[in-house]
Formats: sequence, C-alpha cells, structure tokens
Amino acid sequence: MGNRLDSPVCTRGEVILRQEPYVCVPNNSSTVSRCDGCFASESLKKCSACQVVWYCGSTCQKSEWKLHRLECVALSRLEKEKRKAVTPSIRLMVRLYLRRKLQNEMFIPASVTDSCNFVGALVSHLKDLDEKQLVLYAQMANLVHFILQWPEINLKEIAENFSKLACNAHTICDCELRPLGTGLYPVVSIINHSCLPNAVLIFEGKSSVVRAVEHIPEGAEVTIAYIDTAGSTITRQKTLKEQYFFTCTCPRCIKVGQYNDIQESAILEGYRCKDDRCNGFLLRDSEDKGFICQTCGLLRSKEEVKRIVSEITAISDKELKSTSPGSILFNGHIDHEEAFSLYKMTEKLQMELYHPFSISLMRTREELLKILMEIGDWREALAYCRLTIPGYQRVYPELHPLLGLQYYTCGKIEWLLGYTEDAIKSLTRAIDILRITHGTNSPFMKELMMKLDEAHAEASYNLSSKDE
Ligand SMILES: C[S@@+](CC[C@H](N)C(=O)[O-])C[C@H]1O[C@@H](n2cnc3c(N)ncnc32)[C@H](O)[C@@H]1O
Repeated sequence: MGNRLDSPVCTRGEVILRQEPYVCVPNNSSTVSRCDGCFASESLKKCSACQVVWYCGSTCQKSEWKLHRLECVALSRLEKEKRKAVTPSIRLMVRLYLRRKLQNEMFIPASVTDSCNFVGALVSHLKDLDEKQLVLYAQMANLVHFILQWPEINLKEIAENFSKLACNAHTICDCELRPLGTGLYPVVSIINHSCLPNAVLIFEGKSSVVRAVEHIPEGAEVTIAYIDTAGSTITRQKTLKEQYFFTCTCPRCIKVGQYNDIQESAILEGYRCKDDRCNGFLLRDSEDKGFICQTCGLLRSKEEVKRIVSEITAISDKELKSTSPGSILFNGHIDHEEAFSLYKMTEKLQMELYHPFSISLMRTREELLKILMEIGDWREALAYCRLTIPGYQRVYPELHPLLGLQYYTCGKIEWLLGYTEDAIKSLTRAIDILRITHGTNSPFMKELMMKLDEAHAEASYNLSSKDE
C-alpha cells in the first residue's frame, strides 16, 4: 500500500487537512470553457496572446499570471491547429514543469508539502502500464516536449509523470459534485482508498478539504473513496485495479464471494424475476441455460436477457448521440424531447430486465430527472427524484455527499411546488449529511440552511393563518 496518511483524533465533520493545488487546470473542451483562475463559465475572455486560456476578469488573470506568463509564451509559439491538441492533461503537465522551474529559480516559494520533491515521490505504476497506455503517454510526452522546447527535458520522465497524474491527481468538483477541472494536491495524494472511507474530499473553489465522516481515533489511517462506490464489489475492484493497480481489501471488499455479497451484486447489477410480483434476485443456473430466481425458482432464459440487453444498448447509442456536442441545437441546448423519449424507452426496458434496485436503472432515472429539471417539469422531476432516493440509501453510506445532495434536490423541488412540510423534511436530511461532508461555512451551505429557515417560516405562517 506504500505511503498512507495517519490522522490525529478527529470527530465527524472535522477538517483533517486543507491544501491548495500544486497545479491545476479547468476541464475545458470544444463545448465548455472555464476561467483558469476561478473555473467560472460565464463572461469569459480568451487570453489575447495564446488564444488557449480563458479568464473571467483581470483579478483571475493577475492571480494566474506568474505561471501563465511562461505558459503563454510556450503556447503562443504553436500553430493554430496544434493549439487544439493542448488538452487539459497536456496543460497540467506543462504547468507541472513550469512550476518546478519557477520554484527552482525561486520565483515562487516552495514548502515541504508544496514542492517538486514531493511530487517526485508520488507513486507512478509505470511498470503496470500496458503497451497501449505506454504509447499514449509517450505521444503525450512528445507534445509536452514540443510545447516547452527545453532541450534538457527527459521524455521518459514526462511519460512517467503522466502515469503519476493518472493515479494521484484529483477531479476538482463544485459543491454539488459536478466536475470542473483537475488538480494535483500532493498531501491529498498520500491518502489511500477505501470503499467504506472514514473521510471525504470536497473542494471549496480550488482548495481541497478532507473531512472526517466517522470518528477517527488517533493514528488511524485516513481513507477516501477514489471511485463512485455504488457498484458491486466485483465492479469496484475491477475499476480500482484498472485505474489504480491494486486489489482493494477494505471492509466491504473482503466480503467478496460471501453469500451476502453475491446477493447484493445480483440486486445491484443483475436481473429481475419474470414474475412481476416476486422481488427475488437471480443467479446464473448451473446448466447455463439462464438465470434462476432465488425466491420462486423461475428461470429467465439467456436468449431473453440477451435480446433486451441488445435493445437497451441500441437505444443507449442513440442517447449518447442525442446529447453529444454534434447534436446540440442552435440555441446551445440538447433536444430535450428526443433525449427524454430515448431515456424513457431505456427505463421501460430496464424495468423489464433489471432488479428494481439496479444501478443502471437508477442512472437512467438520474438522466430523466436532469432533463425534467431543465425543462421545468417539476412534478415529474419530483417523482423521479423520490424514486432515486431508496437506491441512493442502499448504495451509499449514511453520510455520503451524493445522498445529501439528492435530498437537497428533492427539498428544492418540493419547496418550488409548495410542499412545505415535505421540503422541510428533505432539506433537514440534506443538512444533516452535508454539514458533515461540506462544513457549514461555504456559500452553498449557507444558502441551503437559509432555504430551510424560509421553509420553517412559511410552515409556521401557514399554521398561524389556518388558526385565524
Ligand atoms: C494516490 S496514491 C496513494 C498513496 C500511495 N499509497 C503512495 O504510496 O504514494 C494511489 C495509489 O496508492 C495505492 N493504494 C491506494 N489505496 C490502496 C488500498 N486501499 N490498498 C492498496 N493500495 C492502495 C495504489 O497503488 C494506488 O495506485
């Protein structure tokens, strides 16, 4: 497991550490641009010299200038076509080298936890990479070399650093866990993974904050989740092995293969019983004819499962196309009607095929919820939001930020629809979780707590006007 971070004694909600990024970049693409300073996506202007980097105003431009000054010179040298190849990953690496140079030349200060030496000690897993990945990193290293044009630069070291970023950098998210960018936070990078972590990583702007979600005794290892832990044990272990090259032995993963774990996998990722009234889960039958319901013994044939799966896959391809940049309408939006009807078809097929607690079904409902909120169909949106809550409760621990955020969404919609009592319940549940994971000082949390106060005030007003 290598390095680990041990904690002083920490109570739930306590901040274990805060760190600014060593380097970071927004996840800009052909359709989304964000300010390099604050990741805002509105009122942006391109850097007039390099035409690659965006800023929301002079304050952010000035705050980023020390590093961008060098980056700007390097990017400006590139032909227009080549600049398009400068992806966020390439920029992150270019910035890593530029920061090292600035620290070596003492233009920016370095500290024990904020220096290139610290970055140098991070695990790279270079030896675990397959041929394809090595070739990709070698090509990316060539591009970085071409951009920087430093004769002394070592191509193998750049490729190794790409491998380091892959398993040590973090996705920077907003308070509602929507991804905004990528950053390297050297101390946060020491923290190991658990599928049942005792801490959570949240961002306040670009600052990383690690908070305890459990009581952590002194000297105990601090753990966070590297991946979405909603999947079955086998799925989680596969993802961790492929992305981070280790076999997880956390308290959830050691149960792999035990009856309860097999049952949970079958519920989350397996099929439903053919009999609508039966809530049983299915396991592959010993003769490989199909899947047997463990409650009533009914068989679901392989052929039937295959047919529905291929129908779902065909629609999923269309869903992807309907939300891809190429199909965005002239007004910058997706065709909601088309996307909605495709996701509805998927939902119908998934309800026919999968267990009611299926994660795929839950994801489809999340997409439907998103579309319904975008078009302002609040009644339907509430129905979908409520449908997802039991799934969230099942796949996430009690104090998971995603569960808190889903209660928050529910509360907001209930409030909008005038269901004040329901909104109070949902917002209270949201706050109970999010005050631990997010703290109480951010503008996001202040707004959430204010909404709850308003809902309470409205409820007592309604009560008093009834009494009159
Ligand atoms: C961000 S680093 C964490 C710090 C790392 N342990 C080190 O020594 O630098 C991620 C890497 O740590 C290791 N790691 C993280 N969590 C682990 C765990 N639960 N069990 C075993 N190895 C783990 C894996 O090698 C993974 O690719």
